[in-house]
Amino acid sequence: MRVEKWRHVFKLDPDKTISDGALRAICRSGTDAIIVGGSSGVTFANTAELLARIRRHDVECVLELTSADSAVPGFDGYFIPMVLNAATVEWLCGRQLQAIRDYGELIPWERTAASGYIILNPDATAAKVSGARPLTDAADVLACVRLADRLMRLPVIYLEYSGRYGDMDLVGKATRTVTVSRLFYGGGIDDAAKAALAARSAHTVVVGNVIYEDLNRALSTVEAVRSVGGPQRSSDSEDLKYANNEL
Ligand SMILES: CC(C)=CCC/C(C)=C/CC/C(C)=C/CC/C(C)=C/CC/C(C)=C/CC/C(C)=C/CC/C(C)=C/COP(=O)(O)OP(=O)(O)O
Ligand SMILES: O=P(O)(O)OC[C@@H](O)CO
Ligand SMILES: [Mg+2]
Repeated sequence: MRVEKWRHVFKLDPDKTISDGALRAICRSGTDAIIVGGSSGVTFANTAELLARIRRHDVECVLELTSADSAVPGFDGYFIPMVLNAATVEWLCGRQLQAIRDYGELIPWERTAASGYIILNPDATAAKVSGARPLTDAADVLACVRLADRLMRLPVIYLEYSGRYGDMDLVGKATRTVTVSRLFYGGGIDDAAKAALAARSAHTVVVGNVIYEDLNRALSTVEAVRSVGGPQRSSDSEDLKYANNEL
């Protein structure tokens, strides 16, 4: 997995239908990678079928696991989500622990990474499933980001607004806060302008639902992300403002 190089990623849902033509266009769009995952209706069978179809094209492909039952071998990498603002330990590490016990030796650790989810849209399926605690102010979110980056040193922190376009000011602050983690943003990107703005705020931009709603607009997000430089770098002043409780 070369997540440190990813700027644009498409997320494909095994529980949704996509034609061969649309899949080809997505895979050959110039995106950096495909993440396969969804929060409901994901099975071993529909995941394996989607992987086989994606493998007709030359694109990096990673599985985001939401249950051990759909752990299909053959992906380039695996993400194990941990919901940092989950209501209970079950979705932070409980289910993952059980799966690690069950899978033991089978897990290809060199290709497996934790992604620390911070779920910020209470209406998203993932928020409902994990009972995500609402984080209403920026200081709360940034504290969560610091925990994941400085203490847990997670490779990926995922600000998840699935289904809704998020607060780019907050996403930018989160990105400038991290020191070791890569900051992923996903949610509500359905045109080039939103994609470009998100790419200015986050290291990696994830585009999902619009693939199934308007393929051309989905494809337009690739070039939009390419056309903007990376997000602003870390600044001491951001840390100082945080320390002074001004964010
Ligand atoms: C060789 C071989 C078998 C390889 C695989 C081995 C392997 C890597 C095994 C791993 C086993 C393991 C440790 C599994 C753990 C799986 C697990 C239980 C993870 C917990 C997942 C979790 C915390 C889920 C909570 C919800 C969540 C954060 C989901 C993330 C995905 C998401 C938000 C998708 C978007 O869904 P969508 O359907 O688009 O949502 P909307 O309806 O809002 O659009
Ligand atoms: O489906 P959308 O709203 O684009 O969100 C993408 C991704 O963050 C979902 O997990
Ligand atoms: Mg979705």
